[in-house]
Amino acid sequence: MELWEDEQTSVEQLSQLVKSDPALSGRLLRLANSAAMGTFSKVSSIPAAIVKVGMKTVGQLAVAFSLIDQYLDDHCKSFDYNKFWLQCVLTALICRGLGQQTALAPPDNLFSCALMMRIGLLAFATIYPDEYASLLDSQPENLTAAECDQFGFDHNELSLEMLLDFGVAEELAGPARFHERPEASGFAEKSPEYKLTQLFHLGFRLSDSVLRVGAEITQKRLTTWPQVRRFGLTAAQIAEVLDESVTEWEDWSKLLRLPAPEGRLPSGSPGETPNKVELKEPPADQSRIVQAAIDSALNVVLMSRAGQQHPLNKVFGELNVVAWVFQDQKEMLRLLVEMRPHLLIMDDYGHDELHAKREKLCRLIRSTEWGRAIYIMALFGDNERDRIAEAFRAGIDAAYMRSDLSSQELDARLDAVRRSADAHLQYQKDRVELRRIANQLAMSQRRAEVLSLTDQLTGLPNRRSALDAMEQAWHQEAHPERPMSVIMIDIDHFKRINDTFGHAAGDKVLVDVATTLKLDLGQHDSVYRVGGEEFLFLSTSSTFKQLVLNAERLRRRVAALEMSFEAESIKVTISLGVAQRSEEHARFDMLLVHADQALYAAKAIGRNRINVYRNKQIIPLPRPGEQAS
Ligand SMILES: Nc1nc2c(ncn2[C@@H]2O[C@H](COP(=O)(O)OP(=O)(O)OP(=O)(O)O)[C@@H](O)[C@H]2O)c(=O)[nH]1
Repeated sequence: MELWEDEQTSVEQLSQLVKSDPALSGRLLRLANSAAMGTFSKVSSIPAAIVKVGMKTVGQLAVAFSLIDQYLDDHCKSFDYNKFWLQCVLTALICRGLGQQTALAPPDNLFSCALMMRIGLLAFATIYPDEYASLLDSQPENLTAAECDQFGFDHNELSLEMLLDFGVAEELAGPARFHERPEASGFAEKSPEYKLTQLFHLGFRLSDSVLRVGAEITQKRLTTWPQVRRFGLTAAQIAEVLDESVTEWEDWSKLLRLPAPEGRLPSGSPGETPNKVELKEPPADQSRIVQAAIDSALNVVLMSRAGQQHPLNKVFGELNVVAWVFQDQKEMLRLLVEMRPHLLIMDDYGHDELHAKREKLCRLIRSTEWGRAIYIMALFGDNERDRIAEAFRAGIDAAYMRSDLSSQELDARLDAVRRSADAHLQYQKDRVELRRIANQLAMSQRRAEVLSLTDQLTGLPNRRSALDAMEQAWHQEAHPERPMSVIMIDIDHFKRINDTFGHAAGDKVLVDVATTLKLDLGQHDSVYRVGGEEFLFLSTSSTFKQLVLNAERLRRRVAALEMSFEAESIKVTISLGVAQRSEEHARFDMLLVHADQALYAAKAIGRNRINVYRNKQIIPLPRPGEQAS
């Protein structure tokens, strides 16, 4: 707020402040990328977002949201909010540092994406405080699996949705989604996405180790980390990034007012004793004032040139009300945000030299969400009467002539302030509850959507999802040699499996086959369960040769599967029909029809085979070792 008010504040200073809050950063990016902001080009960095949105709006957004969020945290008893924020900031700083060393993406964009890439955790804790607390208390071995069971999706999926919603570019958000388990990403090794996933993963692992009590990250130790070896920088370079990031982190933690965690820094050279991370608390006097303000029943801030000597201060003492008296407007402003007093008394409101400043301050307070809750009284000297109307327009609630004030009257006025404060508190509570309910509804709806698009047995996306994906891919421009293609896959003689081993065994076979089909999926490939024992492999960027090789790989893998059910060993094979988009396909469903025709021809000639639809012909592919017909 202070930065915002200061006309000298630079975009850089403001972006430093905004970056300290993942939720605010997200909102700012969303605003910058919203339709209301016009242009089509997306912004992914905080400084660019500030320039686009304008410093004034950012200031309002910052103050309003940071305070609203105060109401929303702390609900989930088992969620460590401090650790969450600390880790978000440290990860973001490390990722930015790694970005500076590698030029994989603009460092500021890496910062904002990494800052928010775990925001799904916060969303779960905020929207399902009790359910999520029980889930965390049960200490599940696999948190993401437990989240999926309970909510239908996990925090990484949720973070991805939120990042995309905030307008973070998919090229960054996609890799960030796999920062916990890069091996699950399926990105081709050496691809830019793969490298970014490794960067986010390394940032996350490093911050995690720093935050873990007693974790010592020496440069020597870093050389043993597989993530470090894989990343392509030397351990010394990474130790340097980490060192700088942790130092900067101390400044960030001051902005966030977070308590210092127990942690350790990397040392500059092998064998050195690592430094201790020391995060400084806010100055003692400041935290004391804020705490006292929170504890007090009615918080009053009095701003006056007279300072402690102001006659009202004595009256407040008699009325047993704690009042904080400030002479300096800037100093008062700094604490106002944290104290959120019920009553602000601005003395000397009509004073010739002060009145423009008082008015500006009043408008500033009123433009924020929290500032609307403060009851503002303005005191005027007898010759300042003509400024009262303007003061009301700027947002004051009551005006008094200084000469009229008596302690009885002030006492009665304080009752009015109390009533107004109570009403506002109730309004805030209701509003927070409404937001929670609205968020819960949105999440339930999203969960229902996810469920309706997922096959419950195998966890694969279902037929509806396949059709959606095909339709979307159909309208995207593709590389002329890598058009969209499909492989229809059907388990051979599946009915026999059910009949011989029972339905449960059949289910297990379906799950095992699905798992096999999902293995090593390329970045542009996906697999769906589209019928009982039918699957669809969709590729949006394969050459014809790659497609056929993929089909053969799938056929071979399934045939080699060693499955067992209650001590019975089960073997299955699949038949496959391949079709690639060409000029003869006017609609995407025609591609499916052709793949289906090829599949059924493969069944007809003996199963465990691949047939290809090409140029209006169905061509059987020989199995390795067979002669082409
Ligand atoms: N266990 C189990 N069986 C299913 C499921 N969905 C469909 N099925 C069974 O899958 C079988 C499909 O049989 P068919 O369509 O006759 O085909 P098939 O036996 O695989 O023979 P071909 O396709 O000609 O090789 C039916 O018996 C269905 O009951 C399921 O979710 N679980």
